[in-house]
Amino acid sequence: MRETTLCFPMREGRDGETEVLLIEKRRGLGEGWYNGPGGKLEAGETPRECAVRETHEEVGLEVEPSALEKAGELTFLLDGEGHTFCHVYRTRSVAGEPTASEEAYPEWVAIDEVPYEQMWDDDHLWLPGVLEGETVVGKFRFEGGQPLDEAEFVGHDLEWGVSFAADRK
Ligand SMILES: Nc1nc2c([nH]c(=O)n2[C@H]2C[C@H](O)[C@@H](COP(=O)(O)OP(=O)(O)OP(=O)(O)O)O2)c(=O)[nH]1
Repeated sequence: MRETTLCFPMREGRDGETEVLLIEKRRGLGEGWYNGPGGKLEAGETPRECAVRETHEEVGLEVEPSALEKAGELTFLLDGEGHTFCHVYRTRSVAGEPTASEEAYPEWVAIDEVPYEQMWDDDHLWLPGVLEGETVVGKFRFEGGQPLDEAEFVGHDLEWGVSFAADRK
C-alpha cells in the first residue's frame, strides 16, 4: 500500500474568516480536482518531512515541521485491498506566497466555501471536521479497478477524536 500525506495550511482571512490553502491538481491521481498539497513518501522520509517537502514543491510555501498538527489517518481501499494510507496534517505556521507549479494551482478558500463537489467523493465526510480542528481515522472503500480516481466510492467508516499525540514522526 502506498503511503502519502496531505497538508492543509490555514490562516485568518481579511474579514476574520478561516481560510485553507487548496490546490487544483494539474496532473496525476485526482487531476482536475481540489485537494491539499501532498504526495507519496520518498525513501527514508518521515510523513512530516514529506508533507513539508510536498507543500514546498507544489505551491512554494514554507511550513514549519514542528507546527504541523496531525489531524487524520485515512486508508483508501480499492476492490478490498489497501491502496493508499494517507497522513493528514493542518498548520497555521505558513510562510511565503503560494505560487503555481506544474502540479498545482494554489488558492486560499474560506472553509465554508470549500468546493466539495469538485473533490474526491469522500472528502465532504472528513475534511470539514479536520478544518474545524478535529482528529479522525477513516477507511474508505472504492470499487471498479484502477485508477483509484475512476473507481466508485462505495462505503466508509470514521472514528473521530483519535489522539495522535504520540506521533511526532
Ligand atoms: N482528499 C483526498 N485525497 C486522496 C484521496 N485518495 C487519495 O489517494 N488521495 C491523496 C493521496 C495523496 O496524498 C494525494 C495525491 O496523490 P499523489 O500525489 O501520490 O498522486 P500522483 O499520481 O499525482 O503522484 P506523483 O506521480 O505526482 O508523485 O491524493 C481521497 O479520497 N481524498
